[in-house]
Amino acid sequence: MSDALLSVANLATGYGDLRAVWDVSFEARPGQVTALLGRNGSGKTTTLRAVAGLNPLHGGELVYDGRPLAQISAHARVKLGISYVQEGKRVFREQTVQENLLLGGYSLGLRRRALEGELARIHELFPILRDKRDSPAGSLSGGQQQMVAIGQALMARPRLLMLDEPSGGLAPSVVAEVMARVAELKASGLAIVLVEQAVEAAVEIADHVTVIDVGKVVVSSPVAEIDDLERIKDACMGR
Ligand SMILES: Nc1ncnc2c1ncn2[C@@H]1O[C@H](COP(=O)(O)OP(=O)(O)OP(=O)(O)O)[C@@H](O)[C@H]1O
Repeated sequence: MSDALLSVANLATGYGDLRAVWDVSFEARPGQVTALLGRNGSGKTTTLRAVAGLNPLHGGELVYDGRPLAQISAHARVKLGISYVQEGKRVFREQTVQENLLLGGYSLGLRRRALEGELARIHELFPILRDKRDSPAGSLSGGQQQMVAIGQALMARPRLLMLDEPSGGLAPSVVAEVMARVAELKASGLAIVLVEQAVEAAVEIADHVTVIDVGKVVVSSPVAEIDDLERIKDACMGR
C-alpha cells in the first residue's frame, strides 16, 4: 500500500550464495510496529540484515521511501534513515555511554550542535542514559545496555528503526520497560520493525504481525484481526 515507508516483497536472501530466506514480504509504516516473529533459525535476523544492506539480495524487491534499495550500500541506507539495532545489545563496553551515543551520530557527519540536539532528545526518552553518561557502557545492566544500543541507532535520526530481539536475555519487568520505550518511539512517528521471541510483549505494541518459518511467511495479519493468540504462538513454534 502506498503509505508504507518500507515495502519488502518476496525477499530471498542469505549468506553469500547460501539461501536462508526464500519468500518474505511485509511492510513498515510510519507510527506503526511490524512484528517479525518465528522460531530460532527461521530467518528473521537474515531478513533485517538484507534490509540494512548487510546480506545480498538474491531475489524479490526492497523499496524504501519509493526507491529500490538493491543498488544502495549499507552505509548509504543509514544516511537515508534506515537504522538496525543488532541482536545482543552490541555496545562498546569500554567506552562511556555518551561516547557510545555520539558514535551513532558520526555516520551522518552531524555537527556538534546537531549532535547535542539529538542527545537531548535521547536523554528525554531514556533519562538513565543522562545519569550514566560518564559510565563505561559495559558497567550498565542488560536493559540499560539495550537502551544505549537503541539510543545509538536513534542518533542517526532514522525514519525506519529495525530492532532485533531487544528483549533478549532480559528479566520480564525489564522487557516491559524496553517495550514501553519502543511504544513511545512508535508514537513519535517512527516506522519500526521488531523481531522478537517474546510473542505476547511484541503483539501488545505491534500493529501488524508477520510470522516466518523456514524462510517463508506463514502468517501475516493486522493485530486488530488476531482473535486467537495461540494460533500465532503455534506458528512461532513451527506448528
Ligand atoms: N553467518 C551465517 N552464515 C551462514 N548461515 C547463517 C549465518 N547466520 C545464520 N545462518 C543461517 O540462516 C538461517 C536463518 O537464521 P537467522 O539468524 O536469520 O534466524 P532467526 O530467525 O533470526 O533466528 P534467531 O531467533 O535464532 O536469531 C539459519 O538456518 C541459520 O543457521
